[in-house]
Amino acid sequence: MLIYQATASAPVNIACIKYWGKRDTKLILPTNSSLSVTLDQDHLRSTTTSRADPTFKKDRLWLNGTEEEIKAGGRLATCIAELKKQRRQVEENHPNIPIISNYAVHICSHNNFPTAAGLASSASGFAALVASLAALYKLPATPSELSLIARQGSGSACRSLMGGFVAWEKGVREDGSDSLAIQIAPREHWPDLHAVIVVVSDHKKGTSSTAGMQQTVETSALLQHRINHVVPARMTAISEAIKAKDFDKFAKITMQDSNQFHAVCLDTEPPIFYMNDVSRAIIALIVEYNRVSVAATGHLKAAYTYDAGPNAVIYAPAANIPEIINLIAHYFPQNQTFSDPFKLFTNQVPGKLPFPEGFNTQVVKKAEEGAVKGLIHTRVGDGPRVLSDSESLLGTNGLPISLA
Ligand SMILES: Nc1ncnc2c1ncn2[C@@H]1O[C@H](COP(=O)(O)OP(=O)(O)OP(=O)(O)O)[C@@H](O)[C@H]1O
Ligand SMILES: C[C@@](O)(CCOP(=O)(O)OP(=O)(O)O)CC(=O)O
Repeated sequence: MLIYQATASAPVNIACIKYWGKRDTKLILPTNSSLSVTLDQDHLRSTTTSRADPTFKKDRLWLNGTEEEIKAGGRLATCIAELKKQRRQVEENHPNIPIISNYAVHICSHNNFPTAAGLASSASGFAALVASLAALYKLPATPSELSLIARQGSGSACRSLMGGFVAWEKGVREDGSDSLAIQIAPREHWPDLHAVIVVVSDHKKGTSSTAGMQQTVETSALLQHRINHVVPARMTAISEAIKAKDFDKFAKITMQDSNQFHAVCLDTEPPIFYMNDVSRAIIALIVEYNRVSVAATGHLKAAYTYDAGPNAVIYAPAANIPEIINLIAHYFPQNQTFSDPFKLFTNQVPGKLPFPEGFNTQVVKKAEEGAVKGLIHTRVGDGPRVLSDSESLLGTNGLPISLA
């Protein structure tokens, strides 16, 4: 008997121009456009298998081995319903293809990194869900068209449907049909851009992005200034910086926008704090690292950015990564030596390089062991991949292989 199934993986993305605020909470339409870098799914990824079968009683989803409820009218249900609808249209237009849009689906997903820890799991997760169902249904949709569906799972997920550098255009239509992701440049355009994720905390955060951003929309006057007068110019400027591979301009805008995002959080009533003392100490280190570099060469060497949590993401040209790891390792000692899980930096032992000439070592105090829980070194990556059936997460009985 034929098995209708597909497996896909999708990457995480980290925004340089932050999405924060919705003008429509059901359709997930943002108050401002945003722009992100897709990170390499060879390192961080969600993998999802979707199967349609006439014997399945209802749609079911397992995430990391545990079944999650698909709530009627919820985000998961909306995405699944939209993809089934598109399959139905294909079936109507092509009478010879199998009718599977009326079968229930079983979906099994796995994140190879901590879920809901501020590492953008909802972005890679919904992108992998949409990519796997689109492959199962053999939809003729473009990544931008699929981004319209992923957006309704989690706003930032729409940017994980493409690799490289991706903008989410806020759109103006009430039905959301123009609120989609477009690729500004593929990964091959600027492969030298690397990222270090500094894992400050792996605990679930206090205020979710979804709740936090609506509190900001309702109470922050600064958000209105950001939406109307700051983000539009930054979107243009950072797109130009990416096209020109101008790291100085890219870094400056990225840091400014992270700062302003956290400023609108502080301007919210009650105020929301996502960064902690460790996050702020990492900012101070990067600022000093850039100061000595600008004094010596006129150029910036690294850019920090923070999402709705204390973890730092540091973007930098590949050549600067050993020095950056060295700085973090010195000020945030671990009980074991930092290692590079992906072997992206070689030759140098982290924590053993000299500081850059003129670096003010007093800029922050050395932290207690364990303030930083880990480092992930990665780089700009590609968009979702359709995998072979040998990578399936569902067994022949239609249940997760991990539970067999
Ligand atoms: N692989 C996946 N498949 C489907 N849904 C997923 C997947 N991974 C995560 N999710 C959904 O995303 C939720 C976590 O999103 P949340 O926004 O709380 O955390 P995060 O994405 O890690 O952090 P942030 O978005 O602030 O960076 C999970 O509870 C789950 O509902
Ligand atoms: C700070 C951010 O990471 C916010 C992400 O918010 P989500 O996409 O998680 O929110 P929902 O649309 O409600 O699911 C900035 C960004 O990724 O642009």
